[in-house]
Amino acid sequence: MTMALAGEDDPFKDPSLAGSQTPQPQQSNHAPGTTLAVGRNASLTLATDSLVVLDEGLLETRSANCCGISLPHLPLHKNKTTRSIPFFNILWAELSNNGEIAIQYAHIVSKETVRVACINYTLEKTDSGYIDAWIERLLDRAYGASQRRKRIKVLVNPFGGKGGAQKIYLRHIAPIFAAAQCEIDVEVTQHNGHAVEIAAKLDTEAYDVIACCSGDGIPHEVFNGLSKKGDAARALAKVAVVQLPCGSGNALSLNMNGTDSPSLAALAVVKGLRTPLDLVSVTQGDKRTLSFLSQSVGIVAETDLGTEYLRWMGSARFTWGFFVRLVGKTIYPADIAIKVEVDNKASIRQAYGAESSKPPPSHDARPVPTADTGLPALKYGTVNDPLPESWALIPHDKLGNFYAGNMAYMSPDANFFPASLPSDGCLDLIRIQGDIKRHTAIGTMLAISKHTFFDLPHVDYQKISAYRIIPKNQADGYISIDGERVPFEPFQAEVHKGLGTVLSRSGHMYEAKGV
Ligand SMILES: Nc1ncnc2c1ncn2[C@@H]1O[C@H](COP(=O)(O)OP(=O)(O)OP(=O)(O)O)[C@@H](O)[C@H]1O
Repeated sequence: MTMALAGEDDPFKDPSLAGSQTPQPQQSNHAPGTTLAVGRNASLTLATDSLVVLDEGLLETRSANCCGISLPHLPLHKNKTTRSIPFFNILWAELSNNGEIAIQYAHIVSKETVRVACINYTLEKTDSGYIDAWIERLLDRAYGASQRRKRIKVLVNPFGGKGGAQKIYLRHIAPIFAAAQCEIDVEVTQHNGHAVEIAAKLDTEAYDVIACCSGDGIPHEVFNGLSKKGDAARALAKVAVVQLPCGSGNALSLNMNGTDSPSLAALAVVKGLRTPLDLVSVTQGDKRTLSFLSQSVGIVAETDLGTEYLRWMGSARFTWGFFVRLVGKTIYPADIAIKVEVDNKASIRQAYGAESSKPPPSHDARPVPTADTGLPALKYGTVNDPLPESWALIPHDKLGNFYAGNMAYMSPDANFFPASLPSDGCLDLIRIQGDIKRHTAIGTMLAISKHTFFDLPHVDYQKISAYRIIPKNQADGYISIDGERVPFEPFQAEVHKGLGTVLSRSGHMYEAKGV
C-alpha cells in the first residue's frame, strides 16, 4: 500500500495552472508576494498546492543544480519550462550568505520512493526582507500546522524484519530528516527490551519524537518505556512515537503515515501532525502493560504466533494458517465480560462519519499533564480484582476469533477495523463464532481485502472501553498483545482516551478506508 502524495499522478502538475504550459508569474492572479524572480528568465511561484518553478534556461541547460551536484532524474523536458513541486514534498528552503536560495524537496522517484533533491538559484538582487518573507510563506505552506525542525530520537532495530533496518535508515530515511533540518540522535537497539530502557530514561524535554526504524515491536516497547516514568502521562503526551517501517509488521506506519515505504514514511513524519492516541492498559497476573495496536485470542493470535514453523512460506504463512483453522472450524472457548460503548454498526458508522467530516485540528488541544502525573489509575481495577458489578461474564463456548483493535490496518491488506478512530476512547472489538459454515468462513476471509468485512452479519463489531477475557477448556494457546506473545492466562483491558501521542497525516484519522 502506498500513501497518496499530493500530485502523485503527475507531481509536476499543479491543478491551479492547468492548461498553462508557461505561466506568466508577474501577470498571474496570485496574490502579490507569491512570486520570487530568481534571474532574468526564472521565477518561483507559490501556487495552490505546489511550488511552481518557471525557468526558460531549463530549455537548454540544467541551470538548476543541487549544491554543486548535478540533479538526478529532474524531469526536464525540452518543450517544458515549468515544473511543480507539491508543498507536501518541500522539506526546507533557505537563503545563504552568498545570496543563493536553496530549496530541498522529496523528489518522487517511484510510487514507493522519494529521494532528496534540491534546486538552487543565485539571486541577482537580494532584497533580503522580501526573500525572507517569501521563504517563510513557502515553509508555512509546506508545513502548515506541523512542527518544523523536529528533534528526533531515532531507534534502529538491527534485527527488525529481514535485518536491513540500518541500511534502510541510512539510505532512505536519514537524508530526508537531514534535508528537513531535523535534529537527529540515533541509537541502535542492542537487545530485546532495550527500547523500553531507552524510553524510560529519555529526557522528554529534549525530544519531540521517538522514531522507531523497526516493526511494531519497538513502538510497543517505547510506549511501555515512557509509561515507566514518574511523569508517564506527561511523557506520553509530549513525545510522539512514530514508525519508519523496517519490520515484518508495520501497522503503526500503515495507519499513521499511510504507507509501509520507509522514504514515504520519513516524509510523512517530517510533515506529521501531533495526534492523540488511545492506549490500552492490559493487566495479566500482576503485570500492567500498555498496548497501542491490538489484542487477540483465538484464530488471529494463533495464526500470528503459532505458525513459526511455516516461516519458509513468507507472508503466505498467515493466509495459509488462517485458512487451515477456518476450514477446520477451530474454536477457542472463553468467558468474556465487556464494557460496551456502541453496540450497533449503524451508530458506529455515524460516529465515524461525524469525526471524518471534521476539519484537521490546527493544534493538539490536550492540556499537557503536570510533571507529577503518572499513568492514569485503572477505573475497573485489574484482572485480579472482582469483576465490576455492572459487567456480566458471558460464556463464549464456540468462539473462533476475539480481536480487539485500536487501529484500522493490522497488515497491508488487512483493514480489520475500518471504523476505528485514534482517540475516541474505544477499542473496536470483533467476535466471530468458530463453528460458522466453511464457505461463510472463506467468504469472511476474502471480505477483509474486499472491504466488505464490517457489514457481514456474522461479524460482531462493537466499540468497547474495557473487557475481561478468561480462556477455558484449553490446556494452552496463544494470546497476542500488539503482536507479542503473552502467557495463556486471563487478562483485563481498559482504554485510556488520548493518553499517547503519534504523528499522522490528518491529525485525527487513520490513513484507511473507513465505514
Ligand atoms: N539488538 C537486538 N537483538 C535482538 N533482538 C532485538 C534487538 N533489538 C531489538 N530487538 C527485539 O526485536 C523484536 C522485534 O522487533 P521489531 O518489531 O522491530 O521487528 P519485526 O521484524 O516486525 O518483528 P517480529 O520478529 O515480531 O516479526 C522486539 O521484540 C525487540 O525487542
